Amino acid sequence: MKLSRFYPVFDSSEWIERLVPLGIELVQLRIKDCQEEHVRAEIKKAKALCAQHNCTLVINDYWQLAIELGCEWVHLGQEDLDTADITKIKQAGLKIGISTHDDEELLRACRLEPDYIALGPVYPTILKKMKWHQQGLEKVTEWKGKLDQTPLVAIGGMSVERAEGAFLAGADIVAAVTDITLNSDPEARIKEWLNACKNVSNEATV
Ligand SMILES: Cc1ncc(COP(=O)(O)OP(=O)(O)O)c(N)n1
Ligand SMILES: Cc1nc(C(=O)O)sc1CCOP(=O)(O)O
Ligand SMILES: [Mg+2]
Repeated sequence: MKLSRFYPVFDSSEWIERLVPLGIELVQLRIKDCQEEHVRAEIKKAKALCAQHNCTLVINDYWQLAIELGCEWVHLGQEDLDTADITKIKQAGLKIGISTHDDEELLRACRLEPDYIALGPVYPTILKKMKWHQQGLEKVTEWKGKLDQTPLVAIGGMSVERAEGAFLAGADIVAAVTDITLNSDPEARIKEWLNACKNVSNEATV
């Protein structure tokens, strides 16, 4: 399976409906602090939209709903791992992405044999409060050296302008939120992202 180099993360199906048709091939639905019924409805909408546009959908956090609704991917953070049933997720055929921020977390993630590993925040992020300030591109290179075949996602403060540096440092995929959602012209920004990522040689293989 091939994964796109560009991995936008959105907090609603509305963003997916608006931007995925522009050519996004990999997207995450990351909904926080909402009732489960709302999240269920949002996943259903996102799933239909992504199927229509041949885009791989990753569900953040809500692994039970992802199984229930027949999704193909989940993203789990370290806190999510405390309660997630990895065996059940894998038996249901879902692929798994895991966040990491330090060596201990990387070791824990690798033991679970995920389908990608994310490292962040590569640059400072304004999206959420984190105890890690910024990892830097050196850490991206270090992580890439520690991973064998597992694709590496760079996240946190990523922008079109910073993407090339992250790829050169060893990232297989670059994920971004506010560079798109806070842009005055999100559609134009997506086109810039797609352009910046299209010349990166071959796609990450999962
Ligand atoms: C691609 C990607 N990387 C990291 C995260 C962060 O996941 P997590 O640590 O569980 O934090 P929340 O996103 O749940 O706040 C992610 N979602 N996607
Ligand atoms: C959701 C998330 N997880 C991170 C991590 O380091 O695990 S950084 C991050 C926020 C990414 O948003 P932006 O592109 O706006 O900085
Ligand atoms: Mg999480």
